Amino acid sequence: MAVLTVEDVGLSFAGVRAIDGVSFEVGPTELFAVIGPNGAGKTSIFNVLSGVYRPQRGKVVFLETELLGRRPDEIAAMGLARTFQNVELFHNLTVLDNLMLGRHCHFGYGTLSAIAWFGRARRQELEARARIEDIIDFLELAAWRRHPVRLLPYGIQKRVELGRALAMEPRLLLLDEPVAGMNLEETEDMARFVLDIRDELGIPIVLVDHDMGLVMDLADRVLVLDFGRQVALGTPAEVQRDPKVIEAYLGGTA
Ligand SMILES: Nc1ncnc2c1ncn2[C@@H]1O[C@H](COP(=O)(O)OP(=O)(O)OP(=O)(O)O)[C@@H](O)[C@H]1O
Repeated sequence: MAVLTVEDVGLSFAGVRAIDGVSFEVGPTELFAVIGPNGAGKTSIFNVLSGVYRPQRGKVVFLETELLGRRPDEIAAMGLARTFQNVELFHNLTVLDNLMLGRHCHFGYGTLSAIAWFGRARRQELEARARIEDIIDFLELAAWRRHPVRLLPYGIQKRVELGRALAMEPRLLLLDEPVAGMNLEETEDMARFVLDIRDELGIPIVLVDHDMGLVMDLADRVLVLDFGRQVALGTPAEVQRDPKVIEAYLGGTA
């Protein structure tokens, strides 16, 4: 059964159609990619899924619950975590502290209890620490754990951002251009972690990227958009063979 179902979503801004009748499903262990040229509507789709934009038309069901109309924090608490095109971290805080902040949506204690470091707050804090240590090991961040994020190389900052999304214990992960601006080595590292998240942690992923090579290597299925419309949907091999995709996006290089 699908984790996410997007049905005939339509979103316009003052007459500009950002998304025009897009429908797709993401399976429970699927790595699903959305590609398309600038302005195709990729970021708009992510903003709809995470509750930032409210489309005028359509339906989005996440784990059997309708998402449209819910606030971004409610959607995050339901288990839908995202990373951003630009690194969005607390740059003066350490790696450890940034990851701990990713868990705050799981904390169910009040301020007084937290101040007193008592009972439930203490137990949850200890559990959170153990979970964060697992993520630090998984993403090979141990060497940087006490470093302020601003001092880290860009590729490591992106990895910390991924770690913060994992700290939310997501049921679905949205990755917005996870390798944008990375060098080859950083890209290869990130690709390996993305695959490990699907294969070892069993978390389904929706990924948006311009890097056609990366998407074709990693994704189970690919949705191709242009001007907000769905041009093709299928496995990387099917999409690469699709004459509409070749003509419109790959410039005949497929
Ligand atoms: N907040 C907004 N207000 C007005 N127009 C918007 C807004 N967000 C997106 N758009 C428009 O919707 C269309 C799709 O934009 P979107 O950013 O989703 O595309 P994209 O595929 O993510 O592009 P890029 O690869 O450049 O990030 C564009 O025409 C864009 O100008």
